[in-house]
Amino acid sequence: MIKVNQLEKYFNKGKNNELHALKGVSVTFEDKGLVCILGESGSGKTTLLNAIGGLDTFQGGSMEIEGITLNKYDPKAVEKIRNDKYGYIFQNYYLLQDYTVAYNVKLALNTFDISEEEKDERVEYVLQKLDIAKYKKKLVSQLSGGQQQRVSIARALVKSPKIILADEPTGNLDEENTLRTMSILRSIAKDCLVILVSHEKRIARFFADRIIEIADGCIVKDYENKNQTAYQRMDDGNIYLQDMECTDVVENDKYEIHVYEEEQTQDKIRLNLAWKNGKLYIQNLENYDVLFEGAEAGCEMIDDTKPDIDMEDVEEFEFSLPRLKDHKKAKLSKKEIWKLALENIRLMGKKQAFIVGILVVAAVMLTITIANFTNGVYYNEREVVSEDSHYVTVGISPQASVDDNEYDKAFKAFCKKNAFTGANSDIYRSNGGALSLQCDSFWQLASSGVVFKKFSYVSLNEVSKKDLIYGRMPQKRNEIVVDRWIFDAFFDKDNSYQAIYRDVKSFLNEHLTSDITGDTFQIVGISDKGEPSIYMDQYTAMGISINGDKIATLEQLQKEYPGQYDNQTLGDHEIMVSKEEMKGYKRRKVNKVTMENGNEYTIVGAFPNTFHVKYILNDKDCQELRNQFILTSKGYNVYTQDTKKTIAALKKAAQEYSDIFTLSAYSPSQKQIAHYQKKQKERASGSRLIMVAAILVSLFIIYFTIKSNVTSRTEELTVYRLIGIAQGSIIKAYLLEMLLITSYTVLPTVLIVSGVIQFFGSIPSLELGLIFPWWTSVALIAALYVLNLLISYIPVKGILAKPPAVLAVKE
Ligand SMILES: Nc1ncnc2c1ncn2[C@@H]1O[C@H](COP(=O)(O)OP(=O)(O)OP(=O)(O)O)[C@@H](O)[C@H]1O
Repeated sequence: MIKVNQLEKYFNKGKNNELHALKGVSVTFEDKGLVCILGESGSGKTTLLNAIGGLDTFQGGSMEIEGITLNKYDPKAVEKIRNDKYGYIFQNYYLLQDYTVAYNVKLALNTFDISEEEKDERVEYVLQKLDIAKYKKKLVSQLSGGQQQRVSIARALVKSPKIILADEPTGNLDEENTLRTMSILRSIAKDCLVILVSHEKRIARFFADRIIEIADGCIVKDYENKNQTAYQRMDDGNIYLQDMECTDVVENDKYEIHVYEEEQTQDKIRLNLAWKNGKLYIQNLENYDVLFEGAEAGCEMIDDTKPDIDMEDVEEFEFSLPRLKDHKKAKLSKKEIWKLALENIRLMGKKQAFIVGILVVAAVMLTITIANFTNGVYYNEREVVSEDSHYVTVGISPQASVDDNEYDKAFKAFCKKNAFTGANSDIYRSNGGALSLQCDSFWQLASSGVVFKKFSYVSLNEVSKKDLIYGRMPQKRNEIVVDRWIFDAFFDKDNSYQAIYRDVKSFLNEHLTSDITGDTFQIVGISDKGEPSIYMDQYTAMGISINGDKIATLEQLQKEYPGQYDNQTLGDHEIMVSKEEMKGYKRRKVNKVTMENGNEYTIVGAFPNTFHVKYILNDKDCQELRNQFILTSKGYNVYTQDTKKTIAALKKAAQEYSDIFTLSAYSPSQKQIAHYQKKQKERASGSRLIMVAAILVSLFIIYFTIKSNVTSRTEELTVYRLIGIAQGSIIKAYLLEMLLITSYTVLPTVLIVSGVIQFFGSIPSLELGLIFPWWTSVALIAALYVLNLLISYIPVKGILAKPPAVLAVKE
């Protein structure tokens, strides 16, 4: 039972074009019968039906539908009522045109918790009853209007609702189908309430049990339709002579002419009749058309009255399907959501090919653009950096018009305070020299010239056992530790050696020779400090850096020849030379060595020629050498744990000498990075505009494709809404659909394109310098998923937020 109480409905309330469409309508509908709301066009019939049917909002009054009271339009509550209680039949059918008849009908059962078999049985039953079972597998679009309306009736009946709402259901049908549809509705009305909206009096008066006449938003008449009139078919175009007036008869022996007129004609009928060769010729002397009855005129002349259709003639329609149990919510189950999404994808057909194509192209464009972008921002550190990140390089330059002496003095004073005192001011770092691999393990490669150039020398003091991944700490002068970075960088550049040096570990115990001193070092340890560094004794590195002299300390000699030099001492400015050299000095009767720094050292001993060094000095003299070198070269390096702090401290210390020199202090590794980035930026600056444009174009393409896909499916969404599927379920199905489409378009495309980029980027000989970190692809994929879902969500939500009646605007 439905009770409508003082219902008010306005369109465009508060605006200039406000329209008061329902003016305090009160009406009650019993549980059974065919009630026809009759009225002229624009009188408010559909508005009333939509309000009752929960398809549109109302502004005043209340309704009670099967015990549920609605004081205002409540989308959630009406969703459930729509689903449980109502079946709808519309003038425009509102069927999913590209889906089969069975699918459309079954859709109405999706929210009900019954088995698939039961659903199929119910669908089969209604289709049989409505005589359309043979079209079950046909697409709705292939059916005629009458057949489509029967499908829509089947959809309304399949859940056996208590109330059927039918808005001009015969509006688009011919007479034959109008009769059929109305007789079905009439038969159904024996067991349930059918509310029919129509403007055709003859339909209302013939089929309805009760007629509610409405005019200008008010009920003007409400009565039982007891004197159901006979129904005259409108499509019967025959001329029934007995319904017309015989106005004249011209009769004599030869002619008998009867003249019938529906309306009196003022014109005179003037014909010439000529009989010749057994045929009658008629000449029309006036302007009217002369037609001969039969096929040509499309009608016959029948000497009878026009036949009426009586209730007994109306086709009986037997229908009995058990009512379905009310459910808690109009939601679809997870399974149904999946089914809906998959079915939608399957049926997208050509349109889907278009969307897939667009998404793939956009994903390719985006991936390439992002790769290009990351290339400018990110870099392969091993390729760009060749300096230990702990180093700060210090240099000075004189102020204009400063005297050389004053300049030297000031720098000396500065160094005394800041450079000579600390243990971490080194002269070495990298001297541009190279180390060649001896390839002892693989003699075949000995002449292949594997040379390491990009590295820093770092004092052994800065590496400890815990930093080693392979080998041990050096014990002798010529033993060194090499960081794995150097080998990784080597493999990056030319992985053909990977067949021989399979991994970093295979470099252990190999020898490296300095091209400056000829000193040969054995790799006894491999560290993993993430630095391009070779760790060796500080004075050995100093020897390479200063002037190519091989310098050693007494301690190193003692370690090399255990027990042999334990009693040997070295005072300040005392030196040891090799036995070979000693011979020369003795021959020349010289016992002093003048080194390149101008200092003189007294020869106090000799060491075996097998200890391949040139001089042995004590620690203090080694340091003096280092200091002198700092002073002459006007620069040095500091190994520090905090480069920023060190740079700031040095600059502050140099302020005292700002009149004489300016000091520059920088991290060489950071400088290399900055330089690389600047170069990349310069390289990319031209293409940046293109990149931004490509990103924007791709995003626009994606946006419009997805949005137009959704909006082109408004009708489909309207159907879901009209049959009462919950908003949330429709949105979920749409999002799932987009999720799936994205998964087989964007996901593989980005992965493949980034894989291709990675692959070409990893071929050193191509020197593309392409970098595409894996997380960039992951971020891009995630961003595209979010974007696609969001673009789908917003329009769907926008469409579904409207009351169904606003979506289902009558054509
Ligand atoms: N969405 C709308 N916005 C503004 N006015 C509307 C809207 N829908 C209907 N109207 C107006 O409300 C009045 C009642 O319309 P309604 O559709 O209920 O009439 P009807 O009796 O069903 O007419 P018809 O038989 O032509 O469909 C009409 O004047 C119509 O122009």
